[in-house]
Amino acid sequence: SESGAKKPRRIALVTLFPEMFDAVTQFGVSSRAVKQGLVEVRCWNPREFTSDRHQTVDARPYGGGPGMVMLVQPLRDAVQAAKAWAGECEVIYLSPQGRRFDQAAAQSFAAAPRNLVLVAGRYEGVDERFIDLEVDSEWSIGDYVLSGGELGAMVMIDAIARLIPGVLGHRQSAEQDSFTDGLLDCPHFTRPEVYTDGAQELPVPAVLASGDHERIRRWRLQQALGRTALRRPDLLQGKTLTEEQQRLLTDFRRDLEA
Ligand SMILES: Cc1cccc(C(=O)NCC2(NC(=O)c3cccc4nocc34)CCCC2)c1
Repeated sequence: SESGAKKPRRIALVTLFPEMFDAVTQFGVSSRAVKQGLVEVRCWNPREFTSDRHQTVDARPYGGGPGMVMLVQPLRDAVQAAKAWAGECEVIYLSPQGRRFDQAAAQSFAAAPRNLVLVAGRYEGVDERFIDLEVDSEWSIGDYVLSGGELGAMVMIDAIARLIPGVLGHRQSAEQDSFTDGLLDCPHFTRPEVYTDGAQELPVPAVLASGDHERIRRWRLQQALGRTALRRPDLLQGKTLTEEQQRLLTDFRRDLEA
């Protein structure tokens, strides 16, 4: 287009609770992406694709057992409507059986040109035939029991929207890049330089007030590495550390022993 602006990424949601998505369209970085026209978010409610008086979207499970299962037809018709809007898209069902969503997945979704149709389940889940007919991939945000897939869809929207070019300011995204290469974050401090509650005085680490940017960069990297090694050693598996990172981590561990 004349402004050189990229076409907005379209994210469609199929959900019984569209109002929940105000959380990502009205607040935070993802809402800025929407306001800037870089991302468009739209909801389709399966209940609007029912044809019975009671707008039935669920029914009892074959084989017995507790709870209800979402019917194929309203879900499928809602997905078809969402796909008509989303165009070239990937249909994703958020579910505990899905592949674990992580930063690498967020980066690949943000980089891919395809739009997304995110389907959130409720009740005990959806009729498996809907998944076979309409779903390209299943994704999970973690191993715990939730009441619906909507929070999973919002996690994906937030994580992906931040990575879409133009959404974050250059400084923030540069900051983000330095650490999302698989490390935990370093500690953060702000004023006052010495916090006191009357009983104790808690200063900010001197290095951060030193103004020595190279020393600060090294300290923050060492903290990120050390905290990752202590709290999430799994993130360091299979990660090749640079010479500098290895030295910083060794020093961190030695200081810990001291
Ligand atoms: C470990 C386990 C085993 C069995 C059921 C459940 C469970 O929570 N079932 C309920 C539903 N859970 C999710 O949708 C859901 C849950 C977790 C992460 C997710 N990431 O995306 C969507 C997610 C499925 C249909 C309605 C909600 C969880």
